Amino acid sequence: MTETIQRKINDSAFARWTALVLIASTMFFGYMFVDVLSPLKNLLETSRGWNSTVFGLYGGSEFILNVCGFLIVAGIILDKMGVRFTGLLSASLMVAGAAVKTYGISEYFCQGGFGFEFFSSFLTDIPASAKLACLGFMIFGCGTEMAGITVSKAIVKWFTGKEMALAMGLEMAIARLGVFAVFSLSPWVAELGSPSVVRPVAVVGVLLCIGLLTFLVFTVMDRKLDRQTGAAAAAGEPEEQFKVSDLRRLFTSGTFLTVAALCVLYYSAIFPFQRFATDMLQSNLGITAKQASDIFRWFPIGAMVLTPLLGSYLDHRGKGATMLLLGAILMTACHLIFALVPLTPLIAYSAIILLGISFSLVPAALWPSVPKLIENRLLGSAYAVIFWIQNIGLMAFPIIIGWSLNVSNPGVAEQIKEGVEGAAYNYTVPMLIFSCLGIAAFLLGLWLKAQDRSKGYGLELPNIKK
Ligand SMILES: NCCCC[C@H](NC(=O)[C@@H](N)CC(=O)O)C(=O)O
Repeated sequence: MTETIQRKINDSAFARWTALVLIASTMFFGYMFVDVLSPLKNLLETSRGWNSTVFGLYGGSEFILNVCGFLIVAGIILDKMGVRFTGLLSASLMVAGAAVKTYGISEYFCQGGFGFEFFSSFLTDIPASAKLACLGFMIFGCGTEMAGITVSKAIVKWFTGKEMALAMGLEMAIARLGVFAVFSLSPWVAELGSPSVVRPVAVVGVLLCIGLLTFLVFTVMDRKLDRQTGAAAAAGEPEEQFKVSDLRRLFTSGTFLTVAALCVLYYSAIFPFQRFATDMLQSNLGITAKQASDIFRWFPIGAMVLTPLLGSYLDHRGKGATMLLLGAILMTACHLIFALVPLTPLIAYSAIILLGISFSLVPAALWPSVPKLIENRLLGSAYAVIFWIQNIGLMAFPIIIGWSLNVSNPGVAEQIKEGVEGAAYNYTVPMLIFSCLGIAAFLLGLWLKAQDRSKGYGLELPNIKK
């Protein structure tokens, strides 16, 4: 019998890297929107009356619906419906959530526009603008997290046996560029004309629509790949279908749960920190939001440069578990510096660079390790469960940090609102909380490395077999 081996679209390097750029663009705009208000905490306090607790609540709101179960459903949808449907759904949710958030902080709404009365009628300590912005951010959060797992599964689909970790690293690098862009643009756009928090949110909201379009183009390429692999399956490679009951497998795998726990500890000290970092630098160094943002924006750039390089290292040389450990050590060192060392711009830049290196090591090693632990048909759900566990931390820690900042700085929020000169927060307690997360992540990393050595999961092995 003669066997014909059909060349698939992802066998073309040009096609698979084009596919990567298309899906990474969706994440690029998504990450821009996630942090569009992060450099504007001070302006939100003075123009919308949000204090640190409200700002923390807003930061955590992105993850509320996901933690309430949406992400698990998203994983099931992904494994049942595939990357095209799930990606388009998630990009549409991002756009819808962004529209609600923009309306929530708009002048029109805040001056008594449609719905203002209702949003002012409950939880009266929280401004109506914050409540509606949180609702929008919750919807957006469903979209962006669903897109995150979809993109991971899409990369595994297009790059298995090829440069998978490099591709994941590049996708994250493009997303980090989005964070750099928004930390550079947001304070600048806010200050064009009379200072406004609405302008940057509206601009990035429009960019999200471009992200939806790039994903649409990707679906055309992905359909072609499916047609080709469908032919391959018919030629003798049937795939076992995903069953919801398989989810039990994930929740009973010790090593998988250890990776998920490490993920929640590590990321809870990164993304929530990112929300407060501008204000922390502004308070510690006595500089403006724009200057603080200009320092902090180098954090995603460090991560952007190194993540693909480390991804490529992992593809060819391995050492994933060691990279996780190193990343946790560097992150702890950075947070301890911010907590305990009197800050100068030089020390701030050095600590930010350390954090950037750490934020390359862990993501570059963590996400490509999941396919080593879990088989492909469960992969969407596996990423969803990790994201779900991670989202619990991402939801809780901005709230904990905002609250701890308020409690450890009595009266400061009022002084800032009244415009008292020199009024600033002391960030020691929040930074110590972040450091403790780093120490716990390091201990789990040690445990994971020992498990890998005794059970042979291959976390230290390269992805590309020679
Ligand atoms: N497809 C990329 C894998 C995840 C990357 C990771 N993002 C997350 O963990 C998100 N759940 C966090 C978020 O959206 O806030 C990252 O390193 O960016």
